[in-house]
Amino acid sequence: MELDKMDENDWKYHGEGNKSLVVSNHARVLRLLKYSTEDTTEQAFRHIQNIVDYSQNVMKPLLGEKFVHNGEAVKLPLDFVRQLSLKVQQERPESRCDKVMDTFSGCALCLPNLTQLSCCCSREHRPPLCIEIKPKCGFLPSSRHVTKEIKHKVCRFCMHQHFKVSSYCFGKGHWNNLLNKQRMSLAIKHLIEEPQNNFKIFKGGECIYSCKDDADVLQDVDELAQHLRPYFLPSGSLMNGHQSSKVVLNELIQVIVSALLSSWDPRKTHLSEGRVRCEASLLHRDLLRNTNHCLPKDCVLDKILGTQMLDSLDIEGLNPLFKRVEQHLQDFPKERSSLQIDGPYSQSFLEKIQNCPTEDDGSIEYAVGKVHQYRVAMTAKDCSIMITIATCGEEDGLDQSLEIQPSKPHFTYSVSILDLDPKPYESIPHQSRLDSKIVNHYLRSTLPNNQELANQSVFLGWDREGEDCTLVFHPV
Ligand SMILES: O=P(O)(O)O[C@@H]1[C@@H](OP(=O)(O)O)[C@H](OP(=O)(O)O)[C@H](O)[C@H](OP(=O)(O)O)[C@H]1OP(=O)(O)O
Ligand SMILES: Nc1ncnc2c1ncn2[C@@H]1O[C@H](COP(=O)(O)OP(=O)(O)OP(=O)(O)O)[C@@H](O)[C@H]1O
Repeated sequence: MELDKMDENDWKYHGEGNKSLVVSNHARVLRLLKYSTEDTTEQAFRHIQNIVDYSQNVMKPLLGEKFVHNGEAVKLPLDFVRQLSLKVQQERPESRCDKVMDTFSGCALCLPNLTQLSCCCSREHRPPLCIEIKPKCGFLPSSRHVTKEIKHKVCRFCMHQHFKVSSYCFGKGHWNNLLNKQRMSLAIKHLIEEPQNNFKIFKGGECIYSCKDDADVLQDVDELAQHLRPYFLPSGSLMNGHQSSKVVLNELIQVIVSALLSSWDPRKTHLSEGRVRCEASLLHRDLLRNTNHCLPKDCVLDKILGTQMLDSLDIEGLNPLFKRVEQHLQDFPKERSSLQIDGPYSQSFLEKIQNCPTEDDGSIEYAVGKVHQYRVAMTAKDCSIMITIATCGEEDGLDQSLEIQPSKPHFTYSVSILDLDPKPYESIPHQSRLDSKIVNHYLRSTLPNNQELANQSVFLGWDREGEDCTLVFHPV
């Protein structure tokens, strides 16, 4: 990419979240942050470089080399950024327009366009399909610091949804709690039927299925099936419209499940029986009771879950340690940098996480290690997964090929994790207050009567080495 020859006409609006707006060309995306214009260019560049360092040195070792693309901080011509901002404005969903993209610093994060496959081998030249899912966290905490019994019964995610409904900020569906292929498939089926803001599907890099707020995006499952038909049905198929829609959607679901559970070593599978589950997941209680729970080791879900579980103390156990760090920083302000409170996100930051004592020995090292672990877990609880697939012939000899059934076409695929930004140290007191509000609200208003919300949810969950966990696929 020649930075001095950037032309806004080569880039198009791709999507956005709370913190950033993304534009794409075929091979790359530029992720431009939405944040304070008070920052100087140097601060803005540092901020983006921090994101790159954090992805590369902290999240990549934890989540796996093959899933994480850290990207590169770039400095773009200001004129290009301003023109780009004008160009994309009309494409932005209204709900995101309360924030503006940074047009002052010219700094951005350049990443591979994960909706495309870098080695697209498809002989039939069908554009790749990409499915994006945001897995949230809903495992029940086992920390002895938890004071409210309800937190051992209902996951924080479910309680948060109740809180959001009451705060009028709930506009999206969600799915949580995942066990085995059968339940995962069922959950994905529900997601497709009612996408709300749960997931997105891209074809050839274009978003073709998403939440209502995204303009020009399909809402009709049959239309989606039309898009998918060439990938999953032989060209001469005589099946009628409705039948073929069902078949192609089922095939899509199988591909998604296979990619999510794919592991380098299929022999390594966690098999265990569950103990306690989120009580809000009423929808599939019978299914939960009657299934074996397995999650292949090293699959993307296992990696994300393992990182989410670095939040081992719960915010209730973490908050006193945060206060210990604050007190220490007041007494020894110069230690802020050696303790790496605001980074740099280097190898030694990761070591502080990995070498944190297992028991509280009263040290500042323990407190800082736990605070860093909590922040990393928060990042893993807010990331997204992108599964990109393309059809290929058996003769293509790919490293990663998904075989649904031997007679069906093979797919080559890649699985990536995105949105791996550091969560601010300063947000911990807010998280603590929010936790109390969420739990109190749930106890006050919804316990006797929470059937309705629970029924809207699709719960997916699993166990990991005997621990009861839930991973929640949530709005993207
Ligand atoms: O708090 P949550 O669980 O609702 O997560 C927020 C996300 O909401 P979601 O529930 O995924 O729709 C929220 O996503 P949306 O704006 O809803 O797309 C952000 O990702 C937010 O992170 P940040 O403050 O931008 O760093 C997320 O906040 P934190 O991860 O900082 O808590
Ligand atoms: N490397 C990429 N390749 C393709 N699409 C991407 C890439 N990075 C981001 N996107 C798209 O842009 C959207 C917004 O990006 P991202 O999730 O990083 O924003 P965010 O503001 O950090 O989100 P959040 O609201 O979770 O904080 C994503 O949902 C995804 O569809």
